[in-house]
Amino acid sequence: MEEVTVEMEAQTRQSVGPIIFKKSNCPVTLKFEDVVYKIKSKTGGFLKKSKSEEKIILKGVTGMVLPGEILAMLGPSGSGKTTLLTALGGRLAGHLEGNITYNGKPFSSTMKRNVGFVTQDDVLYPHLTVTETFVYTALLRLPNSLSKEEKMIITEALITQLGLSQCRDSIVGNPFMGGVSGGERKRVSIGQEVIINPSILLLDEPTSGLDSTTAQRIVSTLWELANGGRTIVMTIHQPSSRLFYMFHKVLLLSEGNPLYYGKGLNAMDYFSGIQFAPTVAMNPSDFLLDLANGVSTGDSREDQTSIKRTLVCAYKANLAQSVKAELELDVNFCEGTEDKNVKKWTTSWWEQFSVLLRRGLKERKHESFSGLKIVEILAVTVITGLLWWQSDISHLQDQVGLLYFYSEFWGYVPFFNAVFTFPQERMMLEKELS
Ligand SMILES: Nc1ncnc2c1ncn2[C@@H]1O[C@H](COP(=O)(O)OP(=O)(O)OP(=O)(O)O)[C@@H](O)[C@H]1O
Repeated sequence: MEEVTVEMEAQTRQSVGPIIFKKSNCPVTLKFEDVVYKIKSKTGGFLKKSKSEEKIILKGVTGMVLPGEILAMLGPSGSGKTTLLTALGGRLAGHLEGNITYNGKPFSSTMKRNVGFVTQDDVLYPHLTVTETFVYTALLRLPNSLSKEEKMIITEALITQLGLSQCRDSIVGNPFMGGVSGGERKRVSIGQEVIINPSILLLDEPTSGLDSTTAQRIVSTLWELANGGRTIVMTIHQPSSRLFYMFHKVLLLSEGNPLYYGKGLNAMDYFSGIQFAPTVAMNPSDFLLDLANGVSTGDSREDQTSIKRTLVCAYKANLAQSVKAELELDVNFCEGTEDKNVKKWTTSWWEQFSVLLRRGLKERKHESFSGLKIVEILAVTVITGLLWWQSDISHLQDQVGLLYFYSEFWGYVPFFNAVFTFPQERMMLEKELS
């Protein structure tokens, strides 16, 4: 256990400084073979008798991503992209069939440390600045053998590398209070995962809701991270053609079925080869999404179900074999990813407590010391004070009543404030625990 921790620390130490994002600590080859995921869903309402139905979300998906590659998963909404991504990140609850390996080994606690997962929704504290967000993440997630100065150097390097220098002192914000832009927020979320220098980076729609230039900037950052020997998998809805050709591999899903897996460059040729060529010049990802929805020529009379079925059969006939053959290729795995019993947390309980306390105070002070709260407290104090203003000793019972009111008021106000923080903190807790 000691050995692994020391090894990880040494690797992190080596990579301190601006070169931190140039090289992955231990490149990982990710393979997934015949991944099938089923869930049992209940149908029926309040009055109807509920029936349990089995739903197959992933229907035998296969692929491989090498270090230095970006795999983009495309498909219409509900096609199973997020489910597959979650499975690859070792976070999918329930029964999963098929094989997912990381350098030939199943998911393990060591690998968990090596995987960065960027969720679709950015879970960030709105009142912290970009720098503060990274500093607290560094203090929490980097091993405590690194000094505070070293952690700060890593933070600085991260901010520069992600192109966030101009907004380093801006608050992250949220839709109600402004803050950094959507693209910058996404880069902050990516940075929080990249800070531990993961070998695998999984991103759920990192470009959704962003204009094509900002999306391009984010994919360029991912491209640079991949060049450092990282394995990157992302889901994406409708990339521009410029982005589409930046991906090393593309996986097209439709209702859990793979329709295409391979180089983005070859996708159009493949579909033309099976008689599905676009009638007009169009963005390849738009065309692929149309196909995944069962739309080929745009004619309203075409049978979408049969088009999807044809494409699934074509995949099985033309690509399935070669994709599986690719998995057999021998890849030189990096040493050091053995499943040893590594410590769950990189920092001690006390360090975590003190960082979380400082972060909590910084985030919450805006709420607790907001003008509205202060006015509310002052108003209650003044009004109740005035009610008993100059009351004499004959009104002792009233004065006792006032004291009782004050003690209740000052007891309940902080109590309710504390209770209401739990739902707000839950998302952050889930993110940081996973
Ligand atoms: N726990 C669950 N219970 C019921 N249905 C589920 C569950 N998880 C996923 N699904 C269903 O599986 C299908 C695939 O979901 P998934 O989130 O993977 O799709 P997606 O391709 O990522 O969609 P989007 O692009 O909209 O995020 C959807 O129809 C979804 O409703």
